[in-house]
Amino acid sequence: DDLASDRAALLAFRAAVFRDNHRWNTSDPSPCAWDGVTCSDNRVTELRLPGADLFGQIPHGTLGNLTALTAVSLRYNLLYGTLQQDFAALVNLRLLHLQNNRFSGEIPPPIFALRQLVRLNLGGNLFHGVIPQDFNKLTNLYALLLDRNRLSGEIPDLRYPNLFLFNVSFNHLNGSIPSSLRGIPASSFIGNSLCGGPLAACPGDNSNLVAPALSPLGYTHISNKSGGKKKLSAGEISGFSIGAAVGFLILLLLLTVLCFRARKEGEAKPKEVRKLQPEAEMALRGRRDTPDKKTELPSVASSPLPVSGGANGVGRKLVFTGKVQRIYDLQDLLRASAEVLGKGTSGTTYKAMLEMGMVVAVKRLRDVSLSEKEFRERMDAIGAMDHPNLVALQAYYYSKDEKLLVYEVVPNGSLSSLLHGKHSFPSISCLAKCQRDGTDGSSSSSSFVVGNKVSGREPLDWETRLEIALRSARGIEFIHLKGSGFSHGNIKSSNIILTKTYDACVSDFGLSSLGSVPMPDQRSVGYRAPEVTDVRKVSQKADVYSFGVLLMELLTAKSPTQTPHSDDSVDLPTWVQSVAAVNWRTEVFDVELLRDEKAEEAMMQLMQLAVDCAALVPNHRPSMSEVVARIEEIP
Ligand SMILES: Nc1ncnc2c1ncn2[C@@H]1O[C@H](COP(=O)(O)OP(=O)(O)OP(=O)(O)O)[C@@H](O)[C@H]1O
Repeated sequence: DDLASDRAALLAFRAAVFRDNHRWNTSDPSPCAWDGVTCSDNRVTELRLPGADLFGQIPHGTLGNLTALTAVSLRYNLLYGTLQQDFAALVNLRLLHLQNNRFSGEIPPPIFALRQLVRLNLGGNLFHGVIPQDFNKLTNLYALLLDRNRLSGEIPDLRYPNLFLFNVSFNHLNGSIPSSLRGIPASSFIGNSLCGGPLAACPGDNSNLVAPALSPLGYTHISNKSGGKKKLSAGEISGFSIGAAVGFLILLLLLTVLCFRARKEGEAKPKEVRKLQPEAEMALRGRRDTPDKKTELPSVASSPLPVSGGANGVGRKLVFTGKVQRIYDLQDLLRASAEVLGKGTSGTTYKAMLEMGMVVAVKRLRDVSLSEKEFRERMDAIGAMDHPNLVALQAYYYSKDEKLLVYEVVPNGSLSSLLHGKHSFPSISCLAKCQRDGTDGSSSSSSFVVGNKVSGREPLDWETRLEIALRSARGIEFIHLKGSGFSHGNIKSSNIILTKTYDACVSDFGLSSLGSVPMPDQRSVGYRAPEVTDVRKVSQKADVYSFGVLLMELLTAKSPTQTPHSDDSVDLPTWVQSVAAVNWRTEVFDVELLRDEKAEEAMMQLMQLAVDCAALVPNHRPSMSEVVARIEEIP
């Protein structure tokens, strides 16, 4: 299908570049001929080759006809020369990252034809000449980075409604910073002979604004939105610390009991492999023999899953969504053997092995209060969401008594099990104890810290974590860009599922508002934005908060899950900020990350973003597009 061929084409293109450590220099044949991916191939939508050891000039005709490209990232290579005129044909391009190469000459005019651009990074090259007024043609820009070049002259009056990242530091610029850019931090202008705005006043000018203060974590980022972030005072921070310490002591007791109980449960629960057939058959026949007990996991015995009575499902079919071909049908699902992957807020998920050899994930929904029409509309909309970082809904089944969703299976488990081990849901309330006795607070024995070693879980280095953060953010951004009414509603680490190569895919979007009553789920609480009182009323800003918590989880390897039945446990954002005030490095980050000293600054940048996302006031949180951009800027 189209999607498969699109991705195959892109992969082939990438494989061609990497094959035999292929070097892109001018004497090579044009990459257009490689592996059958032709110059005019309009299926490739993204070309991302950061640090791919490419050098030389980009030959004319190499990229210009790949007109479906929306993103080109060639950062950290050794490309030189300029961008050829054919670049102007990439009219769909939204992201262009060429930083840290050896491009030279004046800012290439073809760039100003790329009117869809939202992020442009030309930093760390050898561009010279003035910053052209033509930049004002790129009205959609919200990130413009020209730092570390040889640009000279004055900064023109640049007016962008959405700009939040701007940097011209370390060039040869002079003169006064235009009023339109005066809210931007001084660090974005240093290394020039500039004055005004956040820098020292120009001679005879008294109208300077005060430069923004450093954020609690020591980093700044640009926001032209009104209302700055609230900074914690020293008193507030020490208050947090004392509160956290008292909280820890109380929670320590609870945790010991919980850890003990959870370990016992973990030992007692056997793996379940069974046929899907009984319950699905019953759904088809409309049997009504057992009361609804769907909130319990099915037992290992071969008794059918209890299905509430109701309408007859005979004749109803699987409805395939999006671009997915009808390659199996309900009968195939009925014959499949299934294994329980887990039980969540909206239902139980099974991995179903079809007889034809295909494996799918089947989610059996409970408590759907939407009408059939509403349900179908919702599923059709979810099925139409087509992005490499979203778990694709392949098909759904609707009858009065049974609602099934069939997803592609993402094979490498969830981020939650990767960070915390399969059955462990450690509470941050365990942290005080854990850091003392050398465990990470996991309620299972699957993950623990001894000295500086983490054992019992997959190693997860900094690069992989950053990549997971970026790809998850892109998946969520895609949902948000569908419109202001679109949000995920349940972002947490068990809903980030990984492929064998650790590509992150976001699952379960759009399911939080299917039921008539909000589902209490302790595992979602730690991610929920403070303003959310009804989980069915989701918002994009609440998603951003949850994503901030997820980033903190990724960096600390602490679960945001609060201790059940405890009202005074400390949430992860509060803990991070309070402990950060005392000792950042050693107390906050996962010990596994601390081994990578080179990445420390980058880790701090990601943590700063996490803190910004978890701002208490929704309007102070960045948009997901800003989040993606800021992660992409992290070296
Ligand atoms: N398509 C899939 N491929 C592989 N694993 C999946 C897939 N969908 C879900 N899972 C895994 O199955 C388990 C149960 O998922 P499920 O969505 O039912 O619950 P949850 O994510 O824990 O909670 P919630 O329902 O609130 O999202 C989770 O560990 C999840 O990572």
